[in-house]
Amino acid sequence: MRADVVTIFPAYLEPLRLSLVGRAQERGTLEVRTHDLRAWTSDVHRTVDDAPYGGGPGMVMRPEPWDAALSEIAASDPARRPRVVVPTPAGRPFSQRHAEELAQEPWLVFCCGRYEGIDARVIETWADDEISIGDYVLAGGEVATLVILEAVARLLPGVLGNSASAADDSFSDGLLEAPAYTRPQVWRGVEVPAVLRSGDHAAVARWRRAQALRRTVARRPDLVAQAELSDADRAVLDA
Ligand SMILES: Nc1cc(-c2ccc3cc[nH]c3c2)n[nH]1
Repeated sequence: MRADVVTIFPAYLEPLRLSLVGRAQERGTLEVRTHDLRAWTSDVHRTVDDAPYGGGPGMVMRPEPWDAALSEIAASDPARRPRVVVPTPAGRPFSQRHAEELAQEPWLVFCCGRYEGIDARVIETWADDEISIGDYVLAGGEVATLVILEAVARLLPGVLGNSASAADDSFSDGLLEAPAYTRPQVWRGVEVPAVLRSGDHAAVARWRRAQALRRTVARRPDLVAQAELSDADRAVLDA
């Protein structure tokens, strides 16, 4: 996968060189290209914003630099058309399903807005996806892009080691993950649940499923309504 990120703060994307996403780049599974939007300005002040029509606080990002940037990036591989993603509070709520969908794409381009956002005509012309990572307001799209790219990168082939698997993720089966434990067996007087030390893999699986169900009912009843529950699941919830 190729991922281009357009931003006025390229340094914000440096964390993509670290850890899991960094290793995916070293392996060639993911290629991240970061671009400074100001490279597509033409005035001495490298202006990317202007006052909003209709008044109101703050500034809006001008369309010309964005159109020039996206045109040049899209033209860099004429045989393909990238899926253009714009993080915004007004977007479709991001989810694991959405991450799985984006992980199938060969080429993503992220447009990181700042100020009060990007001129609506750029979004109309170029955006394939407007994505919200939550109902709170950030100062720009860079952090949202880091979130989305990490969630997508870990789903790419070979990125998660053999010991981990996206199939075991929270939300992969529609429920929250069960609690996890490691050594020591007793810590601050609290013992690891005996079933997890039993060596009975079927019993461990049943326990984890029951824990995931109870945790999801308690914290995210909205997910329970969407999940595919077995008769055994319903027995757990009715207990
Ligand atoms: N889910 C979410 C996205 C954002 C976001 C995205 C882009 C910009 C540009 C200026 N402010 C922004 C905020 N906040 N919260």
